[in-house]
Amino acid sequence: MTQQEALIRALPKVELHLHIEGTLEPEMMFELARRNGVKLPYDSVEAVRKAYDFSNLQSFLDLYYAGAGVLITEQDFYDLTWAYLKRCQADNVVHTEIFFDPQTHTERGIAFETVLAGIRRALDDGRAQLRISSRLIMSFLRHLSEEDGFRTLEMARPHLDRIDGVGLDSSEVGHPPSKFARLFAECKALGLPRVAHAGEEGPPEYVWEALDLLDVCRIDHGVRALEDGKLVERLAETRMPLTVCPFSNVKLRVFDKLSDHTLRVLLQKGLCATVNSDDPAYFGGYVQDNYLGCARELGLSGGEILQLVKNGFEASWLEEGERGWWMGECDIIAEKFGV
Ligand code: HPA
Ligand SMILES: [Zn+2]
Repeated sequence: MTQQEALIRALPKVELHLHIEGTLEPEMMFELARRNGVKLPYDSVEAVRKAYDFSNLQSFLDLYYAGAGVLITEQDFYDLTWAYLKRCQADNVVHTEIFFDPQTHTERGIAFETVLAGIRRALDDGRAQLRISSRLIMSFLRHLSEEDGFRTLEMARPHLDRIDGVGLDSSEVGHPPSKFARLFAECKALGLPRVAHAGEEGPPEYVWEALDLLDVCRIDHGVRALEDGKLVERLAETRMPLTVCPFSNVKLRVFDKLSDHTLRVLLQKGLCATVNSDDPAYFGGYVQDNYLGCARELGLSGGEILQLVKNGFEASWLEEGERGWWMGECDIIAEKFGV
């Protein structure tokens, strides 16, 4: 094991960009399909894995929404979330802020409460039994209308004590943040922190819109911000976090290969870049795998690894005292590695 690899494994980590529906491993997809009597268009786990050869975001989303069709009962959502939390434990992920997409399920006739109850119960058990803290972010699907988003917010209204913030995901190009300005203003009035996917496939203008029209506190992905010097300055000055997902960017062809990824450039520009897995069951690895892959393919130094991990804590919604405590822990561990 290289020093870099040992450091990554030893450091406590957070994850800030993770779609819980994107943790559905093919094995669980088959198990839930069997349990619920759902017919899958694949005859084996291998056939499913073979289909995970994407040409862009949309080609992935088509499979991702189809896969989610096996999730029916509260226990399904619990089992999905619990399996992810066990993986966090194995990877020394101590805090996670996960997205769920209620519209993916309510559109199929699954009750909002069923989805929320299953995920929430697993997160509560994760805190009690695994000592993993978490936040839950309700993400609106941007290919649907703003009115549909408002209807979803109405479903969520009685449960806002169990939802920590809102996000915006799905097909980016053609669905700019401005489409959801009124919905996000309403979420802000309700006191919900806001994040949005922007600058994954969409242009830097979408990142500006997320900042200025949605008043977000993080940008999900944001890698295309590098095309706009003024935007980079704004992001650096405000330490606006970017939740970067390296494996996702390669699988969805934002970059040809991991060694082409601009993660290090983001750091060099003083941006609060963080490392995340996005949809690990579809993109070939969980958050620690993303760190390990980047360290190997980009030749990250110990100092850069430490910075990325600490950026994650800085960008999290943990209490300020907790953030500081974990960052101190990171420094102590890194020092043992001579970083
Ligand atoms: O990477 C993503 N981008 C947009 N929408 C998504 N929904 C799941 N993953 C993604
Ligand atoms: Zn995402």
